[in-house]
Amino acid sequence: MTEQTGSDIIYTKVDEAPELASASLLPIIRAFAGAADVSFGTKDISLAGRIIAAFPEGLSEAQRQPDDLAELGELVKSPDANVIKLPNISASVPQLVAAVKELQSQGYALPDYPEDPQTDAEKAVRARFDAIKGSAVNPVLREGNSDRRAAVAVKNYAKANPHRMGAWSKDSKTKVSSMKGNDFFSNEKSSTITDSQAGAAKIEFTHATGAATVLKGDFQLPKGTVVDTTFMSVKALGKFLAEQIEETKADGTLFSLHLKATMMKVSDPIIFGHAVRAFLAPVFEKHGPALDAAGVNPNSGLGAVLDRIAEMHNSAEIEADIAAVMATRPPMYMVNSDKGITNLHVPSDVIIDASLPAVIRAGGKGWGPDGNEGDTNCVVPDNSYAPVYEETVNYFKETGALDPSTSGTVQNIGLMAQKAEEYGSHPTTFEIPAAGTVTLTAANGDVIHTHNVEAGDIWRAASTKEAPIRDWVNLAISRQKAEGCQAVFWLDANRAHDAELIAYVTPMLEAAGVADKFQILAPREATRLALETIRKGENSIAITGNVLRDYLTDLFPILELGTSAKMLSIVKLMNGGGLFETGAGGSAPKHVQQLVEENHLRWDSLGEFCALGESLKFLGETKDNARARIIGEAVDAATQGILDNNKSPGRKVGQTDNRDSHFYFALYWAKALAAQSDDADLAAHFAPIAKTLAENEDKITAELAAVQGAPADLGGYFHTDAAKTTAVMRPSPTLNAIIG
Ligand SMILES: NC(=O)C1=CN([C@@H]2O[C@H](COP(=O)(O)OP(=O)(O)OC[C@H]3O[C@@H](n4cnc5c(N)ncnc54)[C@H](OP(=O)(O)O)[C@@H]3O)[C@@H](O)[C@H]2O)C=CC1
Ligand SMILES: O=C(O)CCC(=O)C(=O)O
Ligand SMILES: [Mg+2]
Repeated sequence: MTEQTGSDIIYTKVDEAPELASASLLPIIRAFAGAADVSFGTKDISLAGRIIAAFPEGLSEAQRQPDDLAELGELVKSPDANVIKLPNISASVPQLVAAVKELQSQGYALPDYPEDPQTDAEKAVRARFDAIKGSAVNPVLREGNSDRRAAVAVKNYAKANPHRMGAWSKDSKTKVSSMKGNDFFSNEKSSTITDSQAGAAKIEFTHATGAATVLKGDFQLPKGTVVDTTFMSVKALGKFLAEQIEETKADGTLFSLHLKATMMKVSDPIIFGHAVRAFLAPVFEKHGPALDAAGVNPNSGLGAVLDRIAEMHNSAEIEADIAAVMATRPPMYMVNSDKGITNLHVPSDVIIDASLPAVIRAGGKGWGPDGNEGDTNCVVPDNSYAPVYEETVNYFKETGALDPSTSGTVQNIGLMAQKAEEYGSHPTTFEIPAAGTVTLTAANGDVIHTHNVEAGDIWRAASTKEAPIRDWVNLAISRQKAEGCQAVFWLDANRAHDAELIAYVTPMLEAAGVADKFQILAPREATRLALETIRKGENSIAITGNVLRDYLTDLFPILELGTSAKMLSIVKLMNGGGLFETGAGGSAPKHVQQLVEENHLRWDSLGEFCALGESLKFLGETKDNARARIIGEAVDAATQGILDNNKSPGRKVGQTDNRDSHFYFALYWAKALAAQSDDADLAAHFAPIAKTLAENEDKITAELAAVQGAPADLGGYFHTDAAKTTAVMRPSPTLNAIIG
C-alpha cells in the first residue's frame, strides 16, 4: 500500500479519478524509469488512507497504515524532496462520513464521525476527524510558493484545437453578488509583527459581561509576519442572503452559491449552513428547536438536512413545509438535475475555483432543475475576491466570449508557502458564542487588533511569514525575467492585508532594479487588464496571494485551455526540494461515476505527464543524474506526441480514454528514448520496446476498446479493491506483457 522513502521520487496515492489513472500509468512509469535506475515510491494521502492512519486502535495489524502524510510533511522540508502530488479529496463532512461508512463495511472497526460530540472521548475522536477534514493535505506539503502555467506545447495545442466556449450576450442576467459591508473584506485589520512583538500571541474573547476566554494561546507570530484579523457579521450575512434569494427570484435567474468549504474548512461550511437556513427560513422558524434536537446540521448541506428529517417522527409535516417553501423560492442552480441534487445539497459539490469558471466558460449559464441552462445569480458572500469574477462577467458581457484560438495566457506566481494567508487560517477561525470583543495580543502584551463581535459572527486570524513573502517576490522577479511579459501584483493598496504586503514588495522590486517591470493593481483592475491583454494574444503573469492563486489557476486555464488539468504546477520548495503538482484541478468525482457506469475514464493525465517530466528533469539537475534528465526530456517528447496526435481522452464512451492515452504515452516515450543519442544503452533497451508497442498498436487499442460500455467494479469508492482496480485499469494483456 505504501512504501518507505529512499526512493528517488515519491508519487502520491490519492482518490477518485486521478487514482484510477495511476493504476494504469504508474506501472508504465516504474518500468520505464526503472530501466534508467530511477525509483518511484508511493505515499498514501488518500482520504481513506488518512482515516485508517488516524485510528489504528480498532484495526488489525494488516489493516493498519502509517501516517504517510506526516512523513511527507517532513520530507518536503528536506532538500532531497522530489514529490509528484496528485489532487486528493478535501473532504466535506458528508464525504468523510461516507468514507468511514465504506471502510466499516469492509471490516475496518473505525469510530463514527461524532456530529455533536459530548463526552471527552467523543471530543477526542472528533478532533482526530477534524484534522482529516477539508483541505488537510495541500497546506502540509506546500513548503514553497506556487508557479502555475500552461507549458508552451499545451498552449499551442489549445490554440490550434480550441475548445467549445458558450456565447455571451450583452443582456445576460448572470451576475456576481457579494456583501456590501460587514464581511471579511471590510472588517479586515492587518499589521506586520515587530521585533519586540514577536513570539506567542494570544487570541481572546471577552464576553459583554467581562468574562474572558482564550480562544487560542501560543499563536506563533515571528518577526516580520503579516497578521490579519477580521470577521463576518452573521446578521449582515443573513440579511444579504435573504435579499439575494428575493433578488434572484425577481431577476428570474437561478440561485447559486459559490464557496470554498474545503480549503476554508471552518468558515465556509458555516456560511453554507446560513445559506441553507436562509433558503428554508420559514421551516427553521417553525421547527427550529425540533430540528436542533434531532441533530439537523445545515452546515453539512440540504442533503444531510433532508436525510435527518426523514428519520424524525413528524417528517411528513416538515417535508410538506419544505415543499411549500421551495415552491416560493427561485429555482436553484443544480449539481445534478437528473438526481435532484441542488447547489445547496453538499458543501463540497460546488467549489468556487472550479464552479464559477465553468459558469463563465458556458457564457454565464448554469443548469437549472428542469435540466435546461439558465442565467444565474452567483452569490459569493465575501467581497475580498468576488470582484475578480464580477469583472470577468462584466467584461464578457461587454465584449463577448474569449477566443481560445487567439488568446494569450495568464500565468500565476502564488504566495502559498507555510500556510500563507486565509488558507492557513482554520486553526484561528472561530464562531463567536456571544456578543463581546475579540482581541489579538502580541507576546509582549501589545494589543494588535480588537473587533466588536456578536453571537454567531465568524472571526478569523490569518498570518503570512516573512520568508515566504520574500521567496514569492523573488520567484516573481525570476519568472518575469524569464518570460519578459507583463507582470502584475494583484494587490489592493486600500485593503489592509495587501497594504502590508506592498510594503514588502515595493522595496524589494526597487532594490532589484526591476520596479519598472511590474505593476501593482487591485484585483478588479488587474482582472480587466489581464483579460484585455490575453484578448490581444499577449501574456501576463499574475502575482497573487494564496486564494487568488487558487482561483486564477482554474479561471484562466478553463477559459484558455478548457480545463485546468493541463497546467504545469511547480512548487519550488523553500529548502531546496521540488513538489510537482499535477494540474490545478481536483479529483473529478463525476469521472469515477462514468467509469463505474460504462467503463470509460475521461480523466486527462496531461497534468501527470507534465509533472513527471519536470520531476525527472529536476532529479537530473539536483542529483546530477544524467539518465533522469534523459528520461525526463523523453517524457516531454511523449507529452508533445500525445498532443500532436490527439491522443487525449474524449468525453464519451467508445472514444479514446485515459488508458488509451497511457498506451500512447508509453509508445511515444519509448520512441523518444530509442531515438536519443545521449545514452546508447538506454536507446538499445528501449528500441525493441518501442518497436513492439508500435507493432501491437491495433491489438492493444482493440483490447482496451473491448471493455468500454459495460459497468466496472472497483470494489469500493473511497477505498477501492487493488486487484479489481488493476483489472479495470489494465485490461490489455498485450500491453501488460510488454510493460512487464
Ligand atoms: N489539488 C488538489 O488536491 C485539489 C483537490 N480538489 C478536490 O477534488 C474534488 C472535486 O473538486 P471539484 O471542484 O469538483 O474540481 P475538479 O477539478 O475535480 O472537477 C471540475 C471539473 O474539471 C474537469 N477536470 C478536472 N480535472 C480533469 C482532468 N484531469 N481531466 C479531465 N477533466 C478534468 C472535469 O470536468 P468534466 O466533468 O466536465 O469533464 C471536472 O468535473 C474535491 O474533493 C476537491 O476537494 C480540488 C481541487 C484541487
Ligand atoms: O487543497 C484543496 O482543497 C484544493 C486545492 C486547490 O484547489 C488548488 O490548490 O488549486
Ligand atoms: Mg484550485
